[in-house]
Amino acid sequence: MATDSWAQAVDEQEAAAESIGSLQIKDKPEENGTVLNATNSTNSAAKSESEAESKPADDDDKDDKAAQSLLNKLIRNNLVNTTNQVEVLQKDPNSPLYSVKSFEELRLKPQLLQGVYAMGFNRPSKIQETALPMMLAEPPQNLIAQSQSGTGKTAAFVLAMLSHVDPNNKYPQCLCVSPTYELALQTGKVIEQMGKYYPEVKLVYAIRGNKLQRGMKLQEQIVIGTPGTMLDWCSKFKFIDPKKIKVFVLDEADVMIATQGHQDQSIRIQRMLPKNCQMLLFSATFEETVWSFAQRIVPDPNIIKLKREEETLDTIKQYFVLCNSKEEKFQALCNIYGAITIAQAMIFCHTRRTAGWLAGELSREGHQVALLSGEMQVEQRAAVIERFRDGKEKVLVTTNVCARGIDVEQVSVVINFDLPVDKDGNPDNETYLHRIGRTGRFGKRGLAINMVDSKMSMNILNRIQDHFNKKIERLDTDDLDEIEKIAS
Ligand SMILES: Nc1ncnc2c1ncn2[C@@H]1O[C@H](COP(=O)(O)OP(=O)(O)OP(=O)(O)O)[C@@H](O)[C@H]1O
Repeated sequence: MATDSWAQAVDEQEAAAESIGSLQIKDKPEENGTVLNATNSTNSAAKSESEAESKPADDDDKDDKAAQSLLNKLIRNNLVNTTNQVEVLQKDPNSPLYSVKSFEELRLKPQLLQGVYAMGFNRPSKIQETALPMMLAEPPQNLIAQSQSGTGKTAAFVLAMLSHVDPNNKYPQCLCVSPTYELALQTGKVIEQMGKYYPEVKLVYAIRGNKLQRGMKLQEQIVIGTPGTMLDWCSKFKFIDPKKIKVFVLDEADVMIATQGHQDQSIRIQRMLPKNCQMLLFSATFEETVWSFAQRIVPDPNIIKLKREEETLDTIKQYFVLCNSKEEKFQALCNIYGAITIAQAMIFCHTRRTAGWLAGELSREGHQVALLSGEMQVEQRAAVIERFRDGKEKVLVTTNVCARGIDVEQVSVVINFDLPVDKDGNPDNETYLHRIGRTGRFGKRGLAINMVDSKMSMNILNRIQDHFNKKIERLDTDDLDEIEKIAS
């Protein structure tokens, strides 16, 4: 993502210097011969393996995207709300467009309806309202769907897969490809949850560490895995008969195309499938590369798009503080904390080193601080974010790379200990907006404090101010009365 390239570059440099891998995807899968299925797979068994296929060690961008996506999944426990309408482009514009307001209307198998309700879903999400009737239609319809993470895509295609399989047929009928082993596992978990009352349907993971006996034929109805192994299982080893596949799902297309090889492997799998196989593709974003890939994978598609909720600075009070060094910035921060009550704050630093230093200083001052740092594994990051969300820590210090995509709703104070700049040192307006912006419809008020420590950063601040055409007021942190006023 271009907007975070500065922070990523910084993190990469640091990682290289320290020889600490900042990557979150574990490196080598262990060899083991078990088939994990919906009824017997356990987390720990599955976690002992890892996906390393077709992954150049230096492909940080892809790892970063995959890690970010995994992080989002790990920390999300409900739907992202949206007031935007879905945009639908039908293959046959004359056929009536169905959308449903309840799961009952979909005439699901009772076991699946029970599974859906057991997951706490009361009604379809915005994207599911339109996507589900399309995916469950007879004859099957192809679909390309784009909406941001957390809007219910995974749940939708899992329900479609579970609806289409015939448990009496003991062979694979649905293939689902994901960019990494960890992401495949997350989807597998959703299949297990939703299929809880439908135990006849079995699931197997097509991942590198999962070695099967030559000549065997899979009996599980759903296969979920990464493209390389899936392709091998279909062609080289023939564990799967691709001609019997009814549904092909390609998840996280935008993450997928960031990995060399995955695109070709996915296309090669797709070519082996029968003409009437339903093709479904999902993506959080839709830049040109994703779009052209999507069109190669999904012929004659229906297309559903859901716009992101826009962030706005309208309800944010923005200030800047003038300092000369990072120590002065820290002192200013202490003054602010001394004058106003801050329930929870997020503090952004440019480098991991500064973040580490600041977290140390703040905890010496007696603050309960959480630190998100580049060398942490995704699971560790998710744990830190969850503790912060639960209010166990009051301050979260982070670099931008780590915090990308995190939405901690209760945080009303954001401090830019360093201003966001891109690789060339220009203001990174998008990141600025993303750090402090709120989705307007909640009308939530927020406070943003920017630390300025040089002529250069003053210049950055002015340009950010001009870009958004919103005044950023000066705050004198030596004046207690003045600080108190900003909280009112
Ligand atoms: N209809 C629904 N009602 C309530 N919760 C739902 C519904 N559909 C999905 N969810 C929940 O919302 C969260 C996001 O859903 P889901 O994972 O399907 O979204 P996604 O668009 O695939 O995002 P991601 O790619 O990040 O997983 C999950 O916790 C899921 O259990």
